Amino acid sequence: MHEPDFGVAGQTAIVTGASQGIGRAIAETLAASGANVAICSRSIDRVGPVAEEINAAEDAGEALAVECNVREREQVQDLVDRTVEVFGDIDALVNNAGGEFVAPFEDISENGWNSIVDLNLNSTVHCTQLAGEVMREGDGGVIVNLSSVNGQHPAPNESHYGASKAAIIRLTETLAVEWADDGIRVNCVAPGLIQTPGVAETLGIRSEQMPDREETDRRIGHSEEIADIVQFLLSPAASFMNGETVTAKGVPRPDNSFDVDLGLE
Ligand SMILES: CCCCCCCCCCC/C=C/C(=O)SCCNC(=O)CCNC(=O)[C@H](O)C(C)(C)COP(=O)(O)OP(=O)(O)OC[C@H]1O[C@@H](n2cnc3c(N)ncnc32)[C@H](O)[C@@H]1OP(=O)(O)O
Ligand SMILES: NC(=O)C1=CN([C@@H]2O[C@H](COP(=O)(O)OP(=O)(O)OC[C@H]3O[C@@H](n4cnc5c(N)ncnc54)[C@H](OP(=O)(O)O)[C@@H]3O)[C@@H](O)[C@H]2O)C=CC1
Repeated sequence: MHEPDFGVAGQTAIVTGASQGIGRAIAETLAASGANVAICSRSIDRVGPVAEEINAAEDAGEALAVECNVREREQVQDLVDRTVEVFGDIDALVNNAGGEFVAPFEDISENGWNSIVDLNLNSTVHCTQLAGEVMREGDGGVIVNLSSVNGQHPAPNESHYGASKAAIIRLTETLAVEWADDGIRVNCVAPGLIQTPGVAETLGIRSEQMPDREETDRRIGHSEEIADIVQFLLSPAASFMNGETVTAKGVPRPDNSFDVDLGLE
């Protein structure tokens, strides 16, 4: 009888942007399943406690916290070097760090546009090239990129974000082809609206407005629901998936409304 293998135990995974939100849930999920995780954010004061919590858990993998702004290539190189130094190799990379501000296209300055493309797309390039080098020189690996439904469909006031997230999908597809012979799979997740501190800050959605996980069918998603998909994509169960984008957006209404007041204008 065939038993599916959804496990990641023993893998070493880099997860960027893991001090909160989806990245934190991914790191905690992978570690709880026995993976060692190298996690980063721009502040060791914010990502350090996440590593401490993981390291305090029994039967979990180990965590290494690194202060790293993924927009800075030299800092990404340091993250990669420290991961190899501590854990010996890199099996998986989750390009999660990302963000946006909401503004009409005509109001986005050159610097504003570049900051979002830098944060979402160029950071993914830095991490993928530098961690990918280790994977290609070794036994290969698995990469999961965080796109967004806004990279698949247009949304007003998100031109910079949508363009950067659409580019991540095409980068995923291209690398899946280019690096297939190096034993590297590259896939993507495109979440719909997920309850995170970043969304609260950007869209003004307060956590107390959110329904519980199973309260409604037209709800906002939870970070753990994205983390579960990432673990699947990293696991042997997804061994025949390469260059794909998995969309996770629940059951949206035609007008994109939810069973919660988003408190937006
Ligand atoms: C509503 C219902 C919809 C339902 C459909 C669901 C679809 C799913 C939608 C999912 C959307 C979620 C997306 C996410 O990514 S969630 C994670 C969000 N987290 C964050 O975005 C973090 C919060 N944001 C930030 O930390 C920063 O804004 C950011 C990192 C994005 C930029 O930081 P940076 O340090 O680079 O920025 P600066 O402050 O130095 O500014 C750089 C230039 O950008 C200009 N700027 C900044 N904010 C704005 C703004 N609000 N409007 C216009 N321009 C802005 C800033 O002025 C600088 O440019 P100049 O130098 O020219 O002034
Ligand atoms: N939440 C949502 O509805 C959706 C989110 N996504 C994508 O999922 C990913 C995670 O989103 P979410 O959890 O909501 O975001 P949050 O804003 O809640 O968290 C972002 C994380 O990234 C870190 N981070 C931000 N900038 C950098 C940087 N330059 N270098 C390193 N780390 C950084 C932050 O840590 P610190 O501040 O400590 O540096 C934080 O840990 C993003 O790519 C986002 O675009 C996609 C679709 C929907």
